[in-house]
Amino acid sequence: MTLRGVYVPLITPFAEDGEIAVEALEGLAHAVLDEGAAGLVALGTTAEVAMLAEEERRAVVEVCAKVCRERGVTLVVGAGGSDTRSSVEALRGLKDRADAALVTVPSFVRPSEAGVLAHFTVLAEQSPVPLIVYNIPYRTGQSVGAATLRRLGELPMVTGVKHAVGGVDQDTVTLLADLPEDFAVLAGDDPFFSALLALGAPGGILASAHLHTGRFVELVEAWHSGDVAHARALGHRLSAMSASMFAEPNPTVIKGVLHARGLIPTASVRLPLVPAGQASIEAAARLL
Ligand SMILES: O=C(O)C1=N[C@H](C(=O)O)C[C@H](O)C1
Repeated sequence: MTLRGVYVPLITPFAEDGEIAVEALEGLAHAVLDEGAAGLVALGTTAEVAMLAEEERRAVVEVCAKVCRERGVTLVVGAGGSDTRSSVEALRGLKDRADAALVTVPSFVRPSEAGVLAHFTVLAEQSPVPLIVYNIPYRTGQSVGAATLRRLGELPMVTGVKHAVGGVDQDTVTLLADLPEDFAVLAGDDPFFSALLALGAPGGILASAHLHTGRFVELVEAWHSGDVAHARALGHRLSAMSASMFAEPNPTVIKGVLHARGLIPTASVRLPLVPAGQASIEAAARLL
């Protein structure tokens, strides 16, 4: 599969009674696709997946799958956990329900890079759908260097990496300079999206692209068509906007802004997240 463009990891909107606001979720899904998103990610970190019950996860995937089918776009679903056996089970459940799975490097266990490679080798052998490795050391506690990422990218069922290392480090530059065939490095840290596009990334999975999705799509086109002056200026603006969205734990600020704009019924998040302060929401809204 070819991954290119902007993929939006949807938030999970909640109604006043605390249940999932299904209509609002469907509305958001259509809205970002109307603005040119290449696909949706269901059950990303942004979806507060850790705080959703199993039947709620199923409901979210159903809504996103329906919209993606109707619109003919890619659906990526977050799956997998900290151990290999249960991750295989979760991936098997995605057969005919997703185009690809977003699978986090096992968190908390800190298995070593050799363990990460062995984990994904098993998943790649057993998964019914292509895998996108989610490399986010500041959440997992496990870093994965360019050499291991390259070896992961050589596994036939591994189609890409969502690269979120909190900056543009040496491993990022080394990896993007020498990629395995058919392996996409997608930006996963919104403020560094423009920088990764400049280094050759084909797109990103970006929570802040809930807002101004079309401008993020425009940024991809600008870098890919070589309109460097426009890409640079737009990239700087979007980077500042994205950084403001992460002033408090994701997705609290995004939910605050979406609620203020009347796009979701509440800004509620589930514990242990607490709603963003008004100052963060207003600061982000000012940059939109
Ligand atoms: O859910 C996601 O996918 C994303 N999560 C990141 C995070 O919360 O750390 C942010 C990124 O924009 C997408």
